[in-house]
Amino acid sequence: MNMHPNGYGIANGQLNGFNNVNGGGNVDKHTDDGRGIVEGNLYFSLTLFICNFCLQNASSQSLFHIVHKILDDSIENRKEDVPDRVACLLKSLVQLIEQRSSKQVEEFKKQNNLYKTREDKYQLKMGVFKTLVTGAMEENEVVCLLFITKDSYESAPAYKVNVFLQTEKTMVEEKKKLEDVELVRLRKENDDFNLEISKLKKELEVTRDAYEDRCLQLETHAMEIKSELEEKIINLEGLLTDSRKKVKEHEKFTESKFLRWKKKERGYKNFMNFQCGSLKELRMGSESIKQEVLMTQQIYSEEINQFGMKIQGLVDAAQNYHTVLTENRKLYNEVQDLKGNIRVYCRIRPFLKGQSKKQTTIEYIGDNGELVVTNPSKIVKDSHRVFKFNKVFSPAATQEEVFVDTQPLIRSVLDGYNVCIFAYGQTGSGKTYTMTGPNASSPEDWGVNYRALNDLFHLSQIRRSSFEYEIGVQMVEIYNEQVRDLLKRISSISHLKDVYLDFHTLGIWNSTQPNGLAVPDASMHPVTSTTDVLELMNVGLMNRAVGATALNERSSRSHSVLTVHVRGTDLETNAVLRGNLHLVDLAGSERVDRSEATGDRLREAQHINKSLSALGDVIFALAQKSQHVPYRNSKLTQVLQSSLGGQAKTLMFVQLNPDVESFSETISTLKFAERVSGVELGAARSNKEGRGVRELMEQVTNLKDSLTKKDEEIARLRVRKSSSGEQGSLRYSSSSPRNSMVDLQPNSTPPHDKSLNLGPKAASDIDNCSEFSDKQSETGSPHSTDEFRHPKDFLKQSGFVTTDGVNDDLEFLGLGDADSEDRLSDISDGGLSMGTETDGSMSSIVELTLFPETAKAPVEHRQKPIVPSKIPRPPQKTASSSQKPAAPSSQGGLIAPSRPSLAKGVPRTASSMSTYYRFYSRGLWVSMGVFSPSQKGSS
Ligand SMILES: Nc1ncnc2c1ncn2[C@@H]1O[C@H](COP(=O)(O)OP(=O)(O)OP(=O)(O)O)[C@@H](O)[C@H]1O
Repeated sequence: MNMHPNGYGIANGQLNGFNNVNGGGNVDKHTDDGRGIVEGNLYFSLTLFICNFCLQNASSQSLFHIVHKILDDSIENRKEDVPDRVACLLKSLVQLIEQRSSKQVEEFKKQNNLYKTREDKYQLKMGVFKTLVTGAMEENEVVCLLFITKDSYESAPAYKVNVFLQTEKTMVEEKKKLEDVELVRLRKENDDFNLEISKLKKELEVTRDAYEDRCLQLETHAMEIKSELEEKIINLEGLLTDSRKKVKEHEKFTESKFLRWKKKERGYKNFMNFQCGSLKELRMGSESIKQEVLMTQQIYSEEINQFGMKIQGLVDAAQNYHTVLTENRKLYNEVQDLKGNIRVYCRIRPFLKGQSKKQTTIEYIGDNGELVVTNPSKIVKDSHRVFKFNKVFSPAATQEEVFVDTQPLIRSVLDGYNVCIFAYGQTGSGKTYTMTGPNASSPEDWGVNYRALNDLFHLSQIRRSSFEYEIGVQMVEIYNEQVRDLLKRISSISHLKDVYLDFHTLGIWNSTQPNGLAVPDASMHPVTSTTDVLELMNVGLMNRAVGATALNERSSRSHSVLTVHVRGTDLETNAVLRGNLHLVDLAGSERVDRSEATGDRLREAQHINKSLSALGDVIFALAQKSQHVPYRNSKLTQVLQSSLGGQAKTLMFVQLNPDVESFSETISTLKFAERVSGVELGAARSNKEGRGVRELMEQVTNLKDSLTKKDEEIARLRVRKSSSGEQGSLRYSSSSPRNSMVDLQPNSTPPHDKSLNLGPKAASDIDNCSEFSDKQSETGSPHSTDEFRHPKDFLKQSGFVTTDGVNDDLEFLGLGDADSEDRLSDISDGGLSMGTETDGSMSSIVELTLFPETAKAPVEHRQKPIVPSKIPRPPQKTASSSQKPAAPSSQGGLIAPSRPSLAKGVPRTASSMSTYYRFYSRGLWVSMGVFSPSQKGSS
């Protein structure tokens, strides 16, 4: 127990216990259920008793503290309803405080009275002292008077009296002084007391005021709480009444329910009894059924076994069916390959950024190349259009996935096949994306071009132990019906920075060239690694004509053709394989109203659309197997002639824009693609030359050289003849067209010149050709370069033909016959004359420049006079045509370039040959033909 400074003892522990009871609210916890209330009340009474005992001993400050605590708790906990016992406690506390304060007031009053009495006492004492002082003074005077009188009377010595008086006086004065000091002290003490009293009075007043205020507050609060409690009590009473009512109702309800349940129980019992009876019956029944079921099961299991065996048979059949189906598919593909159908892969471009809300026209993409398109903005009956291609790539297809399906085709280039891959579709549909890719620096984005070349290098490396491959690249574009070299004047790849582009138009050479050079004047660049290709193609792409239209920010304004020439030598047999891969990124067809093209763009669009329409015409003619295929109507079809009409493997990527606004373009693109997929090119053939064939080819070259020499001799003789005075009515030149072209340039390099690059000399030959052809196109002549190669025109131009008719040289070429017109129509498209001629001239020039080691100096062969002085006529339509012609006297010799229509002894397939040679070599007659591209079917 601690002692409070005021003297009140506080049972701290008890008081703390009380605090816990009130502050912790443990007592209140049990107020919700009856047991809690009882226990709570008991506990509360006990606590109250202890508390009362404690409170009696507690200081007023502690009491105030308790009151504050209770009030703060109730405020803090936001308890609106203060429990009764807490309110009681509060009340008793307030009463105790009131008692204490009234006691204190009384005590203060008592003290005040005490001080007042003391003051009065001191006042009295002071009066007494004053009276005493006055009396003493008077007494002194009296004594003095008495002494004087006594002196006079008793005649006592005066000085003695005086001394005595003086002493007395001093004593009295001293006493007076002491009394004065005492008076002053008492007064001071009185003042101090007064001061203290006034202080105490003030303090008392302040305390009283505070206490009264506090009391007032507490009273007000207590009143409020009381009124609240009263309200709550009223509410609770109301609630209690309600709950009592409800309890009564519930009791009634429960009673009625109970009765009902009783009834039901009885019913259920009856029912259970009944059920038990039936269960017994059922058990008996089920026993009999079980037995029946067992019997049936046995029967079924036997039947199921039989079914199983049958199903097994069916499964086997189904498996076989799958195998057969796979085989069928394989066979179908093989048939397709044999027929040479153009493969068509369809790729759908995803919506670009910001187009996510657009509606798509693509409804279904099947695994086997089915594609269903519809116009979601115009849903009408039968609005779904179904197409089927070799493969359809969804918008989610990656560049890698697209390439994987293309790879086998590309790889066949290394086996000596000619392959053409071209992308077709409206502008902005993703042709460049598929062929080149959006970003050359990231291999994942690489398009077919980069991947194809990369793959070719990779494969050539794998095969390096058995094959030696050389790869060369050309890149041209057809811009506004002009063929331009995109890699012109790159002397070596390491000097790419010095690229200077000279966009002069190139001529298109005969597309039946065995080396596949459609544009031989375009620069050829040997490449040995992917890096070389990347650098070259970057230059090519930079030089390509692109422009912004409303439909594509970087719209290709030209058709680009990347040609990869591959030459492989079998290290074991020395056989040579030649394959060409044309990778064509066509410019997109566009509706000028949508692309908003004007000025240059409009002119470009017109050219693009015109050339694509020409491509459509060619495809249509090929699909219809027409006699005449209009390749010459555009430069594009001339360049692609060998891939569309030859024995190449051709793949077309049909690019689609899924946007509903492009629906009509999508439909026309798909229709075009459908038609393309129906075009049969004939079985692809590998350009494989065995040693024998190569030797024969060399012999042919030698023979041609000898012929040339002979021609020159004849020319010389004729010149001499004419100079000797003989009037020649004809302008005559004995040189062949080949020579005439080569001779256009005085410094032309002979065909056997060994230079790897298209150096100034070798190039000059080719340039001459291109210049020659350029002249035609540049002067705005309506005839294309090929038209110039129409044999008759060409020969007339070059002075081969007299106005009178056909001379011997023409006979030699087999063009002077009656049905030549017939053939010329073929030739005009097939490019016969040039094809034949360039076999030994232009093609070999280009070939020599690309693959220099093949160039063999024909000097030693030239020494041999192998050409007969008189060239025999081609076999006539007689029975003897089948007879073996007489062998020439020489070791080998060219007998005749035979015309198919005349060569009756020649097998049927030879009719597809534009020119047909027979010559004698090593005791054998060898037939050799050059095929016209317009002819289909295999030899
Ligand atoms: N498969 C694809 N995935 C993502 N974006 C693509 C895809 N195909 C095309 N694109 C994007 O579509 C836009 C147009 O593509 P691209 O330039 O290849 O079309 P195009 O058919 O070559 O057009 P044009 O004929 O006008 O040259 C480009 O921004 C391209 O990145």
